[in-house]
Amino acid sequence: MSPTSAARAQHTTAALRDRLKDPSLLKEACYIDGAWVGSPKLAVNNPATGVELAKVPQLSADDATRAVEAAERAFPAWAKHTAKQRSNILRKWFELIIANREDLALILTSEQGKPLSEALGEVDIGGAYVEFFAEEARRVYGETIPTQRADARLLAIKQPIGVCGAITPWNFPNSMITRKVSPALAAGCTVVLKPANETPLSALALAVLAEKAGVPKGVFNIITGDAPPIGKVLCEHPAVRFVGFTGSTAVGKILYQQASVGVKRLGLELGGNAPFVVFDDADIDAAVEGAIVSKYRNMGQTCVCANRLYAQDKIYDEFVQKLSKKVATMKIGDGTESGVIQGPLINMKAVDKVERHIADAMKRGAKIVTGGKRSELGRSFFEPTVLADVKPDSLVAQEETFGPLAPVIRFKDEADVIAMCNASPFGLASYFYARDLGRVWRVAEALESGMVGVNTGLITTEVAPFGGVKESGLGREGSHHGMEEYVEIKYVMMAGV
Ligand SMILES: NC(=O)C1=CN([C@@H]2O[C@H](COP(=O)(O)OP(=O)(O)OC[C@H]3O[C@@H](n4cnc5c(N)ncnc54)[C@H](OP(=O)(O)O)[C@@H]3O)[C@@H](O)[C@H]2O)C=CC1
Ligand SMILES: O=C(O)CCCC(=O)O
Repeated sequence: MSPTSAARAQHTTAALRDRLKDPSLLKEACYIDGAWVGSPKLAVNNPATGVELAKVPQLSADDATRAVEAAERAFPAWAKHTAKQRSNILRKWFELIIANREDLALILTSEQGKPLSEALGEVDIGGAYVEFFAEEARRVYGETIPTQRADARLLAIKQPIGVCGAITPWNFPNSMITRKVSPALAAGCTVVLKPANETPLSALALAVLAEKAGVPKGVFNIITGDAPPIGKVLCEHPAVRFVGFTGSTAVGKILYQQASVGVKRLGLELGGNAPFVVFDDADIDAAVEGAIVSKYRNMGQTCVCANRLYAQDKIYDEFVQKLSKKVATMKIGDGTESGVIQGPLINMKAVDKVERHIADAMKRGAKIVTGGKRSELGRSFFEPTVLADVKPDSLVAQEETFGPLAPVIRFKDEADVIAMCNASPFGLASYFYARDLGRVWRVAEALESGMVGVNTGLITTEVAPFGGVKESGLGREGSHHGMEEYVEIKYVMMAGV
């Protein structure tokens, strides 16, 4: 780096630090065994401006091994803390997250791009996971089993699984971390986290607060660096017993193979291809609102985003017209500016994918109703788009777009649309709008997905089980089911009674 660009980088890091109420939340080091380590190397850029925000270390596979060993050393003492002690520490972490929500949201928007109001919402739900699992820590109940031997008593106890690896994506840099780390810590496990290189600053800020909350050294470790070698250590080190991953199906499959060597338990929250269906008995205005929140939240970069929209013949034109009218008014810009609803996409690769999906749909006869091109703001800003007359076999209906593109497909009857919805190797979320009660039950039961939103486009909450079927993943996060991933059941027979 030239002296001028080095000075500029220093200046911009300072600029973000100056805007934080607690500048110590902006960390350029990793956290291993209770110490901040590594020298800043990998640049973290603001996708809205291209400006470098900070640098984080590029740690190696050996560093990942050191982090796993620290977590292994810390495990016995952490597992022996009482449930109430662990609960109290997690509660404190939650309180610190909420007390620092504005700083955390500013860091999040700066590195990821989503509007500040959405970043605040993410920090709130990120905190809600910690609060929920602080409460669940005290409810990891076992059971007694009616005995089959008069001289014996049978019971099943739940114990923490051990050291856990966590690999998280850039689209929810705060809540994807707390959704994994807080149930692990609540259960008595220790964690080594590798956040996405595009958005590590939110993760490091969470670690600053965890340290302040009293999480003991070695219990929560964070490493940044090249993902494949670090991921391999997390999957293959014998001390690691569980790996939780959110990201692409392609990487999930690599981790699944790597973890098979040591027969590790895996939690995989992978890609989706969510259908969003509007039946002709639906409340169309409500369906438009639902489509907007489901499709355009986080600029369409949410794994549960509506990916393909199906509207029934009779209401098709009305739905497309009302949806595109609203979409056309969405303000695009830097997420920290007031009134902005659409920030930049995470990078230019994401823009290319949206363009590829639009071009393919148009080749097959679709037409652009609104948007359809890069924004005049440049960089990775893309106009929120609605396509009409999209054919069901278009690429956009087969692959997750992960961008602000709503392709609307026409359908005739219930059986046809259910068949189209289920004709996918993915099955994370599905949505539909209808008022006929019989139809609501039939369709909710028929859709092949882990989650279904009926007359709503927003289903994520800490109290419900989040996860997919088919190639969308394994296991559930959130709710009391989310705790089960982090415990082993041990059966004990006590004879000689
Ligand atoms: N389910 C979801 O919420 C998400 C789905 N996706 C889908 O995936 C597409 C591609 O996004 P992309 O960012 O490339 O997703 P990835 O799956 O590549 O990235 C997600 C996480 O996995 C890490 N990673 C990448 N390669 C490996 C590896 N070999 N071993 C271990 N960890 C690895 C990344 O680290 P690093 O950042 O250092 O590369 C990041 O932390 C998106 O367009 C979207 O369709 C993406 C993100 C989230
Ligand atoms: O993409 C995810 O895995 C998190 C979804 C969060 C949300 O629905 O807001």
